[in-house]
Amino acid sequence: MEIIIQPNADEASMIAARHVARLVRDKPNAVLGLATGSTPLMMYRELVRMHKEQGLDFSEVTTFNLDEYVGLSPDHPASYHAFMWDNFFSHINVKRERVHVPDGQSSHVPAFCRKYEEAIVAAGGIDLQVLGIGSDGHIGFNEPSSSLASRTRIKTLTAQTREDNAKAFGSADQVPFHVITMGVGTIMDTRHVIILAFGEKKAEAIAGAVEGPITAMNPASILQMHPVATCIIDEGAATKLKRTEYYRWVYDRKPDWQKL
Ligand SMILES: N[C@@H]1[C@@H](O)[C@H](O)[C@@H](COP(=O)(O)O)O[C@@H]1O
Repeated sequence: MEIIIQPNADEASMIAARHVARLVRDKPNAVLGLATGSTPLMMYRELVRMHKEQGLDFSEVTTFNLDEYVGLSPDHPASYHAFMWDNFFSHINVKRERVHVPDGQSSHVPAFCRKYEEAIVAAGGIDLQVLGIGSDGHIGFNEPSSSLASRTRIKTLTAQTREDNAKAFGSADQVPFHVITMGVGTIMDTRHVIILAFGEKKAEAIAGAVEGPITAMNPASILQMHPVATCIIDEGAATKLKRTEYYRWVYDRKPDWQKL
């Protein structure tokens, strides 16, 4: 795993945006795996700017989102559908039919999840997956104890995650108990993973993911087994890492042309 520590979330987000932009320029029909939450917001903002000011073209890009709450309609303001359209899709030229967000209102969830997996394969697989991380180490909505080989399926949220995500709903008891999420195995099949984390609230989860043992109790720790994983964090999220000096030393020696 490459660990890139930046002075702040802003600079970290710019690097992530440049990774996405480079892929889309090199491969106009790239398949992107996308995340919600406050963490990738600045990256989306920068990609929108690149689209508007530099003509970054998303017209052939296909997207798959990680997750969605069960029971929410796409126009519910706290749904991940609404989040993605409000913060990203409406501001770029992606084609609606190439956008995929799990259907929280599916009448047959297992069949829907199977089809979601099939659609990813039919699109050629995900080239670049953007991830945030939950304060308990979850990726997508794969909570601690999730099978590290899991595929897209229904999951139950922990009390902690419902608390963490309460803001969008007004209060924790309004947050649905169930979600549809890509599995850990689905995420591991992607060609490149970028995991972003900002602030001290994420420090524990990042320390476990990067330096801890691989364990289902911190699902992000499986990224240690991913062939191309880039962890881009700010100083706050790096506070519990033990080998920061080493990570900075390696990054400082990276040739400039490889730094984004
Ligand atoms: N399902 C999402 C995750 O994909 C996200 O990484 C996490 C962190 O959210 P935030 O970036 O707001 O801290 O929140 C939710 O649980």
